[in-house]
Amino acid sequence: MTLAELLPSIGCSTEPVLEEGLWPDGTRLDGSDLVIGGVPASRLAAQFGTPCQVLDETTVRTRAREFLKALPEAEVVFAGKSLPCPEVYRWMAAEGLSLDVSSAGELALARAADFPAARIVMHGNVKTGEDLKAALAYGVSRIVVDSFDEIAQLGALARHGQQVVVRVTPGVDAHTHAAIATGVEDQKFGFSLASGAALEAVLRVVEQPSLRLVGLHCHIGSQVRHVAAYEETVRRMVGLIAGCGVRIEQLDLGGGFCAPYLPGESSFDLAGFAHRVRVALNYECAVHRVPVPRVLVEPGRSVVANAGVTLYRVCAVKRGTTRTFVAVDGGMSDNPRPALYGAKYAVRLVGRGGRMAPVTVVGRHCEAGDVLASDVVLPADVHAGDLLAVPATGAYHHALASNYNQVGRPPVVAVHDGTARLVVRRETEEDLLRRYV
Ligand SMILES: Cc1ncc(COP(=O)(O)O)c(C=O)c1O
Ligand SMILES: N[C@@H](CCCC[NH3+])C(=O)O
Repeated sequence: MTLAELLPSIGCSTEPVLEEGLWPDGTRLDGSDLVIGGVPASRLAAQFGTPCQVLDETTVRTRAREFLKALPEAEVVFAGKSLPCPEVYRWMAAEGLSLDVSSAGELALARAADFPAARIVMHGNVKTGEDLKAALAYGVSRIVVDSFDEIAQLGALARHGQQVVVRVTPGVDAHTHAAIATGVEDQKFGFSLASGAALEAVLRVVEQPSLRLVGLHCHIGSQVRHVAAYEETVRRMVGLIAGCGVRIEQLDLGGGFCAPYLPGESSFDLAGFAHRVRVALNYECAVHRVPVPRVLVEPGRSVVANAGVTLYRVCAVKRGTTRTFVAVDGGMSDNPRPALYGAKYAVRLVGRGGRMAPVTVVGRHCEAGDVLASDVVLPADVHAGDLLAVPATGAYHHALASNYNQVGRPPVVAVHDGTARLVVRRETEEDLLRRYV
């Protein structure tokens, strides 16, 4: 196979065109510069430094609206863990979405954004006493319980009929990476449907005078491509609703809707999902003679992933024995996803084109596995000082970032209609030193 034949399959195109679906809406090339949200990447890098996580507000809001439009009868709950940031939570509140938080820390961000408590759902397979107390103090409308211990603890702490949802493990394989497959048996999340634990959990909640059961929840995994997995989930969950003999007002189907990371990958079939889930739900409820519950969905990745672009500066180029390593000023501290899930990314050099050659883009951290993108193509003369842009970095990047090697986490810069503003500032050495006693 020639390199030209190989190039489309290894992460980047040789053509001066942008890979469809990967970049924020409206991203365009201006000469060889990349314009995101109306702001040239070269200007963003000069103003905010690198690495820098750029987030296009219009794309985030558009994806949020697409969910509301596709599922007008549902409550759309943004999975706050995918991009924990008060400014993003404000956009979601303004668009009419609800918010899921998984800790007192995420709830603190929601509070900072004045997110209405009536639209907050708290999750987490472990909620400490502090998490539960913070949720009760803010008055979050629903707490999703995930263990018998938690039901007892929440029952003792709560007052005034706290609304509760029971997390169920439906036993559905979503065909995604094992680390993010949460619908199958034999993992830490939820109460197993097959073993009868889910039914037992429903009954335990009902027994607690301070709790009011309003719904059932399930989340089969993340980066899920197949709508059929959700259809099967609906069938199983309605079976449980029918079998438990308790009125269930809400059925939360979780999130997990996939986003494209590489050229040629498609977005989640939202219209297909909405239609097939609606049909399955109405049919199953009719068969079992139970009222149709209100559906909730909890998208995270599919709302923010493709709104984000990370900018890196090339620091060194090393010609290895079989590969060329392009080393940048970030790495697994701002993107551990390749190391965690074998995630693949496309990369584009900003400011220049030319004859392309395969390279491996690596980070600055003390691990051989600190690889951001293997076997991508960049101009053959890539050199120190070049600017690289990596699309599809809006979800679980800021959220998963660490301080490995005492490297400060990058800023998040929101772009919108030609303007750029900091929504998370860069972490400084001073920030890092402040924790040491
Ligand atoms: C309970 C729950 N809801 C929603 C989500 C959001 O998932 P995604 O970002 O894949 O849509 C997650 C994360 O997987 C989750 O654990
Ligand atoms: N952190 C995962 C997603 C986890 C989903 C949360 N339950 C990722 O980056 O793909």
